[in-house]
Amino acid sequence: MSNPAQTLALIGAPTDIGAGSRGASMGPEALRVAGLQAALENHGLDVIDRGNLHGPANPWQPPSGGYRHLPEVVAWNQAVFAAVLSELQAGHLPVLLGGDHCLGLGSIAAVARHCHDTGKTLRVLWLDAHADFNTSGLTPSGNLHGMPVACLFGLGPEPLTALARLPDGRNALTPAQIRQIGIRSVDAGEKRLVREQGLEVYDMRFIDEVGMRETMQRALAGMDDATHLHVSFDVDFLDPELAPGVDTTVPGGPTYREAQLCMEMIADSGRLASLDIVELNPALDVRNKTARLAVDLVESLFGKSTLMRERPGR
Ligand SMILES: NC(=[NH2+])NCCC[C@H](N)C(=O)O
Ligand SMILES: [Mn+2]
Ligand SMILES: [Mn+2]
Repeated sequence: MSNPAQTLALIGAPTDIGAGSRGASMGPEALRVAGLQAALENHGLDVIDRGNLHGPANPWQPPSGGYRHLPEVVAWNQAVFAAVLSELQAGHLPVLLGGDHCLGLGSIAAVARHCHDTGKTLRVLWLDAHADFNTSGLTPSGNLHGMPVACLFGLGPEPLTALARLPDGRNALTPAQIRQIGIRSVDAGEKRLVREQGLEVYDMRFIDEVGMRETMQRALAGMDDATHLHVSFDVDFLDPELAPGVDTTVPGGPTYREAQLCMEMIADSGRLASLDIVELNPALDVRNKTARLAVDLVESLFGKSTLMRERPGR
């Protein structure tokens, strides 16, 4: 088992403030209804459910100044930042239950701050159909769930980049610290920025060619005892045939087996130390099946396997 003595803290962030359709605000409850806590406890993990954070309602306004709902996105991310940081400081493994992916900013900013304070090296795996690397000048929608990675690199509106700035003035993340996996929808301007910044992207073409096993070996390479591994799991990473309950579906995602292997290899690394589960939208789901699949995959992420296995490197 990876992390045998680990206590997980579930943090609900019931908002769809950065998304292009309403409903991700119901994500935390759908994950609870799908049995997330009990499933993890079955693997011998201690799980505390902290309940839900509070933040502004969704005013459902068009973008202004290039961003939709910027003040509300800032408020939600501040709440996420504080909650995630306090769990890390208590020695817990925070699991953010989104909510849309704009919250990845506050969550990863908190993780980066904690790594800075404790001398850890941060590695982020961004499991997503999208790069979420837009800026106000590039975004086709103004939706801030398409921008958190750019904000973590210091490219974005000041109140969000400020949240992601470390005490020493550096940005929360540099391109060398993140690996994006499952990518298959990147906007035209966003593509240029991904290239310019040298992001390490394992897109679906790459996964088709080398397979999920080799992809994950590369994405997880170079970690050591000092590595804090954060996984930001956008549920739209999965093929929409399996996981229809998301706002921005893109066909051609990982199959069930590929997704399982991805999660199992992360578990085998033994380095997972924080997690986001985001973009689940129960209003678009079918009988909560996407939530149940997410729970199933998260179990694998925390070490569920069919048989007792030798863990490589353990
Ligand atoms: N976290 C997500 N689901 N992001 C989808 C982003 C879609 C599109 N690239 C946009 O910026 O509007
Ligand atoms: Mn996405
Ligand atoms: Mn995303």
